[in-house]
Amino acid sequence: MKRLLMVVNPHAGKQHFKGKLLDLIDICTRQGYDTTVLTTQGRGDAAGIVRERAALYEKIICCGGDGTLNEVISGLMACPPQERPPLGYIPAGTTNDLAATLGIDRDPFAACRDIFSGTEIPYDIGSFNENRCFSYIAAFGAFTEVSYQTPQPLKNTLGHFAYLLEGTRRLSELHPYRMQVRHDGGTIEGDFIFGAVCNTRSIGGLLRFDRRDADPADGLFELLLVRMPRSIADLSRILAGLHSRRFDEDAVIFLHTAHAAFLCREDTAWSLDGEDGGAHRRCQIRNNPGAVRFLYDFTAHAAAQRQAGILNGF
Ligand SMILES: Nc1ncnc2c1ncn2[C@@H]1O[C@H](COP(=O)(O)OP(=O)(O)OP(=O)(O)O)[C@@H](O)[C@H]1O
Repeated sequence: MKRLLMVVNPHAGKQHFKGKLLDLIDICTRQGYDTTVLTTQGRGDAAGIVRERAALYEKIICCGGDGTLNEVISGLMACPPQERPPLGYIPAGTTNDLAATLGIDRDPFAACRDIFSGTEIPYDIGSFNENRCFSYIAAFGAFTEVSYQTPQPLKNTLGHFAYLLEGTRRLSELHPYRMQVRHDGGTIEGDFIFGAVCNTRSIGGLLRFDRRDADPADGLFELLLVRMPRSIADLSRILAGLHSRRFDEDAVIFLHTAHAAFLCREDTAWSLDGEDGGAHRRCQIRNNPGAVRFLYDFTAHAAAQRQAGILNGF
C-alpha cells in the first residue's frame, strides 16, 4: 500500500470536522493508502512533523486552517525539493483564504475526494528571512497592533486594513512606517501605512487580481504598498482606488517581483498568511517557484468558483 500522512489540527476553526475524521480516513483507505494520522499538540508541531517525516510518504494531507497549512508548508520547505510529496488540503479553519483562492471545496469530504481525483498543481512559496515562509500573503501595516491582541488572530489582512481606514477620521490615527523597499526593478522609499507581498487572486475579498496580475505559479509575487496620505481627501482617494482596483499611482504602488527587501526604521510587525510573523527591521522575501505541488481537482470547482467571483481567470 502507498503511504499517506494526514496532519490534523484538532483545534482549528469551530472543530466541526472532528466527528468526520473517521470517514475521511476511510476515503483515503479506499483509495489504496495506508494512512497515518497525527494530531498537532500545539504551535509549531505541524511543521516539525512534516519536516521529519515527509520523505516517508507519497502524499501529505493537511486538515486545519491557514495557520496549520502555513506550518505544513514550512515543514515541506525544510525538506530537499525531491523529498517533498504533493500536498492535499482539507480546509477546517475559520477563514481558509488560500482554499478560497485555489477553489478547494469547503466540504471536507468533497475536498478529500478531490485530492485523489485531482492533479498536482505547482504553487510558488515565499521565504521570509529564510526561516519562515508564506503561501499567499506577507503583510505589515495598521492592522497588526490590533490583530494579535484579539483572541481571533487577524486573517483578512487587507479587508481589515480597509475597514480600519474607513473608520479613520484624523491622519494622526495612522501609523506611517518609514522604509526602503528594494524589488527586482528598483528601490522605493517612503512612509507606508500598509504593505503586502502576495501570491493570491483575492485578498480578503477586497482586492481581486485577474490572471494578468496574479498567477500563483509564475515565480513572481505581487507587491502592494500604500503610502501615508497627506490629507483626509488623499485617504478617500486611496480607499476608492483600493475598492475599484484603479490605484492612484502616487499613493499606491503595485508591481510584480520575485524578491523584496524591506529596510525599516523601526521594528515592524508582520503577518504571514494571517498569523503573527514577528517584528522586524529587515526582511528579505524570496519567491520559490512551484516549490509546493498542491493536489486538488481544479476542474470540478473552477466553474462554481468563477461564478461566485472568487476565481478570476484560472
Ligand atoms: N493542539 C493544539 N492546541 C492549540 N493550538 C494548536 C494546536 N495545534 C495547532 N495549534 C495552533 O493553532 C493555530 C491556529 O490554527 P489554524 O490557523 O489552523 O486554525 P484557525 O485559526 O481556526 O483557521 P484559519 O487560520 O483558517 O482561520 C495555529 O497557529 C497552530 O499552530
